[in-house]
Amino acid sequence: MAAARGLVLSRPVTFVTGNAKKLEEVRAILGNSIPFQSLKLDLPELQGEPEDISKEKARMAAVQVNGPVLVEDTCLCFNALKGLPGPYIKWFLQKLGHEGLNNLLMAYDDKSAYALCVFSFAAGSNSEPITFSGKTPGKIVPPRGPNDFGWDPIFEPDGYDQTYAQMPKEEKNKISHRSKSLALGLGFATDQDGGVVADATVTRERLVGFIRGVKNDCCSSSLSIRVVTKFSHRSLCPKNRLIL
Ligand SMILES: O=P(O)(O)OP(=O)(O)OP(=O)(O)OC[C@H]1O[C@@H](n2cnc3c(O)ncnc32)[C@H](O)[C@@H]1O
Ligand SMILES: [Mg+2]
Repeated sequence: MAAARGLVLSRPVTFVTGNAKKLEEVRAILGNSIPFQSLKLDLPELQGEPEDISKEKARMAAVQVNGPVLVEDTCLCFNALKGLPGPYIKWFLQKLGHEGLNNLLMAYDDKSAYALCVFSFAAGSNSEPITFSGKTPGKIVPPRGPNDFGWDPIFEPDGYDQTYAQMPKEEKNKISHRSKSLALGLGFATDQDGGVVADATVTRERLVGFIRGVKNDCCSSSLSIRVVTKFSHRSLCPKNRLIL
């Protein structure tokens, strides 16, 4: 087993979300490369900046789970509206629907938008969460394709003539805000004693092109976690919780 360096996780990571479709995508993106369990919980959400909302979700999730957690918050941001609805997209979608979201942009020529996904990882209930953001630019269009996941039918990513909803799932997962955030932020790997699926190769390969900064290997006898971020070592380690 690799020598234990840095953070020791006593339990496997739990991805906490109330959204089954997010979970489905995260499972598809990570495949067998990263072991995690999931918990269906609809966490209360603050108002504010996406990163703060995501971090606060992670803090609350870590308290409820009493262990390491991963959460994410997704935004749909219209450039003509200076980033709104942003983190409030869930409520806008619920109240206005796809047509209403299109109508919000009626007065503007600029239909451009971006999908933003902010993952937060908290090692435990007393840990400061780390966030990772992924963004996919595109535009808002009248709905096309199956209506089975949120605003997918009205978001057409740049470089494609299909909406997210029309694209095969594998294609969406290759370019989505969610996969970019995961690729930028986190790779988990089991150690030899973990007893869980241990194939970190795919994740490492996927990450290689994105890595800009620090790599931390954090191991315990039951699980090792590799945290790779674009942030500096110092910004990741306010209390030396993650040590190289
Ligand atoms: O429990 P959590 O993880 O918070 O799940 P949620 O459904 O409440 O999700 P958010 O708070 O992040 O709100 C984002 C809204 O955008 C929707 N959404 C999230 N990811 C999406 C994606 O990739 N494509 C389309 N819609 C998406 C989602 O259904 C929500 O309506
Ligand atoms: Mg939510």
